[in-house]
Amino acid sequence: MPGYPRPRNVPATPLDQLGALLSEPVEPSATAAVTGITHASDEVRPGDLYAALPGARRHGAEFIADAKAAGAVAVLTDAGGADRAAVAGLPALVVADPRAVLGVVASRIYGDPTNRLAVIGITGTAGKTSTAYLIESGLRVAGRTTGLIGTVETRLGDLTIDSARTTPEATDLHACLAVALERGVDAVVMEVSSHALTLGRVGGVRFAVGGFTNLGLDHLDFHADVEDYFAAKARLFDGRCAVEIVNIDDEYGRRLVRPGTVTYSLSQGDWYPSEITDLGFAQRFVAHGPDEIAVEAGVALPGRHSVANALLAISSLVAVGVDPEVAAAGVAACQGTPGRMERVQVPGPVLGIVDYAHKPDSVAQVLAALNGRDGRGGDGRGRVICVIGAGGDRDRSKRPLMGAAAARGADVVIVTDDNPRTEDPAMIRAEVLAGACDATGGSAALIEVAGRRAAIAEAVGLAAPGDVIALLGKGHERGQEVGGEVYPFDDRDELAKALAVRFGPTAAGTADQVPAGTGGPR
Ligand SMILES: CC(=O)N[C@H]1[C@@H](OP(=O)(O)OP(=O)(O)OC[C@H]2O[C@@H](n3ccc(=O)[nH]c3=O)[C@H](O)[C@@H]2O)O[C@H](CO)[C@@H](O)[C@@H]1O[C@H](C)C(=O)N[C@@H](C)C(=O)N[C@H](CCC(=O)O)C(=O)O
Ligand SMILES: Nc1ncnc2c1ncn2[C@@H]1O[C@H](COP(=O)(O)OP(=O)(O)OP(=O)(O)O)[C@@H](O)[C@H]1O
Ligand SMILES: N[C@H](CCC[C@H](N)C(=O)O)C(=O)O
Ligand SMILES: [Mg+2]
Repeated sequence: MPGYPRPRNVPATPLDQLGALLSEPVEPSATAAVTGITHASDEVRPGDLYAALPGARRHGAEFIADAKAAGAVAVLTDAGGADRAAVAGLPALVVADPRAVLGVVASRIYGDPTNRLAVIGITGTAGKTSTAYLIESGLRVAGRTTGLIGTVETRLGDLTIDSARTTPEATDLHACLAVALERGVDAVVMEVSSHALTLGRVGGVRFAVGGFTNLGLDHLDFHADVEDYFAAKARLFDGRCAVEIVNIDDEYGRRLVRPGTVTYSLSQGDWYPSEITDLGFAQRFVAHGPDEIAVEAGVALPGRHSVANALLAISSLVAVGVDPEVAAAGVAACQGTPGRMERVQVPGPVLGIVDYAHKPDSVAQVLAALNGRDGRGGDGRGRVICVIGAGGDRDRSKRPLMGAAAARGADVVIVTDDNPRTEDPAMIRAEVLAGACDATGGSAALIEVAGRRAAIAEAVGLAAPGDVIALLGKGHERGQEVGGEVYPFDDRDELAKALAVRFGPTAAGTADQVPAGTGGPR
């Protein structure tokens, strides 16, 4: 897992100044000069405040001695860690809930970066990554120097690193934002996961815009129920965003609306589209906004959910001062998101798509976009062959629903493995298959294939000219996690290889070509 970067030359903050920020009056046990902060003992640098947090598995206080050995000068912890800090001889700030104050403390240590950056935060079950890339494209076209923090990667000006998380811990997040400032960035778009909102990862962040895409089924391994999951998402809208933009096609979105909320949907609200025209893989529409805004807009992705994402992107850009026409042009210029509706670059008679849909609603949306059943009517394509599995050690309740959505949206469903992690892959497949078998209205042929590579080969073997192969669930991932080990595996490479073997220039019987897609960056 990569470490997030730290800013250089951070001026020292006296520990008592950090203590004074906390609502509970905290007298540090001694003085210290703090130049950084981390929650992970193995990432301590000299001068750091080590946040010894209670976790689901351990207490960070177990590692205070290690942190001190690595150069930590003080500790932020709860009553459970206070004694160990004293034993180690480190001054401590002791509060009831250190996670709740972590962001505010980290922000101060790194010079409160969000006072000088326009931060756009996107939350929701699906569409965060896709929308963030559309916004980043719009910011760039508007001439801004941008940052992007999300599932696929973290880009801070000219520095790009893989992301360890969708939303970094507050310690890493404020460090990233400070690095962004160092690199001349003036606007950052970031994904805000429900884990982040529950675990205080965006504490201390002032958002210029907070956007809400939708709420569907996910993460019920972490949240008690859907209401708890919604409550987590809703925390982004508790007053920390200057502008709130919400999708009112979504029933949970409607619950977030209050005076001043900017709304969008596919049919009404402050922002809505008209004249949506399908252009093969892309779409064109007119984006309507407040004060009679009506601009030519587009999105280089299929599916009505992509139009919704584009509206959220355009309205967010306008909220941070981008001219509506520039915003619409910038969003239309986005050439895709790694692993989201990404076309494999192999010319041939079969369209190969790799997508990150790993939730029931996303599976339905993606397949609807590919099979022309999302209101566009058929477009003469052949069958949709869907390869799908579900991740191990994650929400089990979504597995049958993903299987059902696949059976309703595809002509052939090949149920296989995603990241089994520590679970038995056959058991996971059985849960996905059970939903696929029970799907009302589903008429797909169902096939079970153990092993993702074999499943991809099966899909390619079954494909006839004009068919679409959709590999769902792993998107941009470059590894497959099996039994605690991560093995190199990239759906895009695997599908490209299999298609080339069957349909490439040296293979017999290559039929009419589908245009090679833009694909987008990796
Ligand atoms: C469920 C969850 O989010 N757990 C997070 C939580 O872990 P935890 O409470 O189990 O921590 P723990 O292992 O008990 O350790 C307690 C404390 O001791 C520290 N520690 C532990 C061991 C050690 O050697 N040294 C050390 O300092 C840990 O950093 C931690 O602060 O706190 C840890 C850091 O404090 C996080 O790294 C960890 O994220 C784990 C790795 C994770 O996988 N999270 C995923 C599920 C996640 O956050 N996903 C979301 C959403 C993804 C999406 O749908 O887009 C995301 O934003 O990425
Ligand atoms: N607004 C949307 N509604 C439903 N599905 C969507 C939407 N936008 C994108 N999708 C589909 O869902 C998949 C996940 O989208 P994306 O990665 O943008 O979401 P995310 O919220 O960042 O998800 P994650 O939390 O897994 O990172 C995509 O591969 C895409 O096909
Ligand atoms: N951020 C998501 C990614 C899931 C991707 C899918 N490939 C899986 O392994 O379930 C999670 O950790 O739940
Ligand atoms: Mg994401």
